[in-house]
Amino acid sequence: MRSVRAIAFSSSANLGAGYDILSMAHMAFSDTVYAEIVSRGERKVIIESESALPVDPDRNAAGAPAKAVLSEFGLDYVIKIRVIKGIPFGLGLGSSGASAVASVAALNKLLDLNLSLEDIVRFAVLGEKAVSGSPHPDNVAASTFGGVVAVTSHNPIKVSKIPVNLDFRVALVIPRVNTGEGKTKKARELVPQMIEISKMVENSRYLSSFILGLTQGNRELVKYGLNDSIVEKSREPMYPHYPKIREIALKHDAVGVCVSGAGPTTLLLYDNKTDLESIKREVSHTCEQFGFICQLVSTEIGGGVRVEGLN
Ligand SMILES: Nc1ncnc2c1ncn2[C@@H]1O[C@H](COP(=O)(O)OP(=O)(O)O)[C@@H](O)[C@H]1O
Ligand SMILES: N[C@@H](CCOP(=O)(O)O)C(=O)O
Repeated sequence: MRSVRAIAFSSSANLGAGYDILSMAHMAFSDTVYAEIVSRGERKVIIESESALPVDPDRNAAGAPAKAVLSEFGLDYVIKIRVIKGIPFGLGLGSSGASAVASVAALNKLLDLNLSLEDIVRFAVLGEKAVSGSPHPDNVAASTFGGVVAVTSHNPIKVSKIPVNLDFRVALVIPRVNTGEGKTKKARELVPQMIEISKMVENSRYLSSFILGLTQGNRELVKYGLNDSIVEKSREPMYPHYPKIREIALKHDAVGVCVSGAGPTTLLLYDNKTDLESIKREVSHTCEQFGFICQLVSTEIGGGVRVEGLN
């Protein structure tokens, strides 16, 4: 049987004030999805995974979008989707999003559907909806397109890649904790539904500064722009270590710091002015004080989803 493999990178969503809008793909981790047609005449998606994830297609981020693809194109196939998890889940690394993207991209090639990248995002958000209750498009946009992206429209989905004209590398401070089922769902319930106009203005300043800083290559604007007075703050009870990690990173001249997605991972941008060794040392001490081990992973901005036909 013909089989297709798709590989999608991890991502850090929000990037300060860009809740559900901005995200960055990174090469730190990736998920691989194999898709094959098992038989014809019946419409069904079978999920296989060696990780401790639900294999019910309605509860696996790779399953729900695959079912939607078959349904939209009226295809009566039994499809097997094997999910090889390289991205730890529940840690704010866009793990569910990457599985969803790889699943749709693999089906796109397997079934010759000719989907655009924006179509892949449109289906992949259904994977996010299945696991977190909300079809947020930021992680899936980054894993699909690669680079740093802005989702400029949700319905219809529109994504723009933000040109990055500043030299930096990416580091992730990843607490090795079990955040339990539905971490992002819980984190979204903490976000306030109403905000003061002054907070909205403040966050808009951060968002525009970050995007301008990246495109103009302005380090100070990026640092200032990686801030959020609304969403990050509202979720602080879920990552009480974050303010201290942020303080350490800024003290040692990181280019910028923010919570990665819904946390608890912290995203750091750094360059040759940054004292990464001191950050590593102090951050691991801080994590221990909070009762867990943190892994610091240095990486770079990643590309978009890759698809290979295997036979
Ligand atoms: N293919 C998948 N990859 C990752 N998580 C999945 C997948 N399918 C279902 N899940 C569930 O989704 C949740 C993780 O997603 P989420 O809380 O959004 O965090 P993140 O995407 O940052 O890892 C876990 O509860 C996990 O059981
Ligand atoms: N914009 C979303 C992003 C969630 O990212 P995850 O990697 O933590 O699932 C949010 O902030 O809820």
